[in-house]
Amino acid sequence: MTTIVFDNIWKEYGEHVVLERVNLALDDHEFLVIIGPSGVGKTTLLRMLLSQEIPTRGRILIDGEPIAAEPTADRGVVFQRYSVFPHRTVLGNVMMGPQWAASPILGRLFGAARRALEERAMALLARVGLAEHATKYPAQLSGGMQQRLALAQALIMKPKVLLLDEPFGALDPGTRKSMHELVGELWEENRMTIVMVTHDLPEAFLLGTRVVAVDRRRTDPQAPERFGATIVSDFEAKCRSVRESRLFEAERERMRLTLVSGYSLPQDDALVPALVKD
Ligand SMILES: Nc1ncnc2c1ncn2[C@@H]1O[C@H](COP(=O)(O)OP(=O)(O)OP(=O)(O)O)[C@@H](O)[C@H]1O
Repeated sequence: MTTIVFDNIWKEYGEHVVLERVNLALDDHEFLVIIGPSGVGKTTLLRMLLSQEIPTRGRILIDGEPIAAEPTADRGVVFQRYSVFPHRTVLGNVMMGPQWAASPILGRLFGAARRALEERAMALLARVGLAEHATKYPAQLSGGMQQRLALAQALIMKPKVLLLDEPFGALDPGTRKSMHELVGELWEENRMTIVMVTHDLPEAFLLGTRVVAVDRRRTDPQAPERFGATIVSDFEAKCRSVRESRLFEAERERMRLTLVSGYSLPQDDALVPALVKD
């Protein structure tokens, strides 16, 4: 279970008010998407959720408790620019986080512990479609494959909250579509909460269970840095209707396949998320 609360959050850098009065309560297993103009403070919101920035005012609560002061393994992140380590193999990249967590001085595990971790990392690489590239180095991978690796790297730490900062921004449309499917499926399978920043509106409504727009409500032409941005629209109901219509489409497809194949397909269970993504 993971709930997140932004309770009257402000973020200022000196005289520059970036965010003001941000209030938001997220339910467990939400997929929140943050949209808004460039420079408005979207990444700053993510960085506060990672404890890389501290709010100037207000509180962030995770599961009712004040957020940890330092970044912790239960909050993973994937950035637009690949955050993988170039001098490590694909498998080495995925194993690195758990190795440092278990062995902070050497950053290495040995024997059975290492084999168990390797098995888990290989299973995850298979899940993101990179098993046969395990011994390659990141430079030998395409952009989409590097983002799959970055996802595996984050997921091996079993985060309760996964933060995605424009993770598909640098990908071509075909690769982006397959990443949407993968992220949607991983979100369902891992029951985590995802908070994603994007500039792509269709992507926001395709993936989000909730989409919030961040912008300035007021501006002072004489002092543009005087007022900060806040949540100006919350499209929770719209997301629900989009998802419900996709579920309706999935159900219609299920009926069609049943008629065509002559077999009865399972009801609204594991099959539906796969169909919903189409
Ligand atoms: N460490 C910092 N010191 C001073 N100002 C900062 C710092 N970090 C961010 N800012 C300012 O905060 C504002 C919001 O930046 P942020 O990166 O959160 O915007 P964004 O909405 O994510 O932008 P984009 O969509 O272009 O990525 C910007 O004006 C930026 O210059």
